[in-house]
Amino acid sequence: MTDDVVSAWAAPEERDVESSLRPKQLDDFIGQHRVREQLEVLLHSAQRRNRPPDHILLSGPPGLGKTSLAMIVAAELGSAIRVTSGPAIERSGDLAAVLTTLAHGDVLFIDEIHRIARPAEELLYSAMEDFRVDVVVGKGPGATAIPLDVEPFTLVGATTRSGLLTGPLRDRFGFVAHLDFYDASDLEEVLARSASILGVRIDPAGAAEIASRSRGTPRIANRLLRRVRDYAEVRADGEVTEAVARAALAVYEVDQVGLDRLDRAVLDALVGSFGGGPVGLSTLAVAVGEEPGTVEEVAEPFLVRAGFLARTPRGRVATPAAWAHLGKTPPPGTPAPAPDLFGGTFRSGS
Ligand SMILES: Nc1ncnc2c1ncn2[C@@H]1O[C@H](COP(=O)(O)OP(=O)(O)OP(=O)(O)O)[C@@H](O)[C@H]1O
Ligand SMILES: [Mg+2]
Repeated sequence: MTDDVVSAWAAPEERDVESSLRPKQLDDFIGQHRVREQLEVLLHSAQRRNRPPDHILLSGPPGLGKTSLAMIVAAELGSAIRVTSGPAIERSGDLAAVLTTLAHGDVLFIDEIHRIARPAEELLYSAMEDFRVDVVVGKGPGATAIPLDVEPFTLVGATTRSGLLTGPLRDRFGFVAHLDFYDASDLEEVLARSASILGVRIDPAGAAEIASRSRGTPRIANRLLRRVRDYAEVRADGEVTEAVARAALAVYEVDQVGLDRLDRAVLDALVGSFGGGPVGLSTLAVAVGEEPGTVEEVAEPFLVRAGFLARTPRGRVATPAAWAHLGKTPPPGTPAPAPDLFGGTFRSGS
């Protein structure tokens, strides 16, 4: 893949810079006001009762702050945090080893919890509910289950695919927080905060310019900030202004609404070569010289969310917003845009 400057997934080499930019307390966590308020009440009431709070599930698309919130939960409680992930827990013994070494009040963070292996998941049920696990010793008919106590702890699970969670696991979380995409003003705040940590000078118009291209995602906003900073240092006096942000993002081929080269190639083909569709995925993929899977998984999710592309039973269709974004007029009879589930934040000027 070539253009991942607007990918919502973290690149491995971004880990260090991401953790330096992570908000450390609830007060530093920008936006998501309802979730923040709910968490604050949950954590403080648990502290007043001197008991670990209920298990917490954080769900939402990549880059919206789930890992950050998990760290914040532990920090606000003054608790130690153990970090693992669904794919890392292959056998239930791995999980039992972690659970039985937790101290009273610890936070156990399981990232990508929807990917946990089934036997481990079952072990988790009794740990979450009764703070007890049955560890099976031996094999075959002679195997015995030894019940072990687990200190009261708080599980924080994170998932980008909450639909893949089984019912019994989901039911054992006392609190489920769903994170939504951020609006432009929240992203501007994220950018101002990150700029000050990174020692980058940025003016409000520069922040607004980057925010509007960040796809509602703090991770992308922070990444674009770093790219624009590089440009500002090399091609300008180091300050991120509106003009510098525009010029830099033109170099990185990120347009005014956050589409990258591939996103635009898909729209261009759909509108220019296929009259706006409907056209099948594989035909569309050939037209842009990519694998169908790349078009479907890399480009389409945001194009759909932004209201530029609709998936219909007869194929992919460009919406009037897509025609407008490309500066073209749709032929009469172009279907109405897909319902806008995201409050219009990502709609281009029509
Ligand atoms: N509300 C916020 N305020 C400030 N910064 C934020 C906020 N949410 C996310 N960020 C920033 O975005 C980056 C990504 O956040 P985080 O790693 O918590 O996302 P995530 O939801 O765990 O993503 P993934 O699903 O890929 O694990 C972090 O470096 C953090 O600095
Ligand atoms: Mg994470």
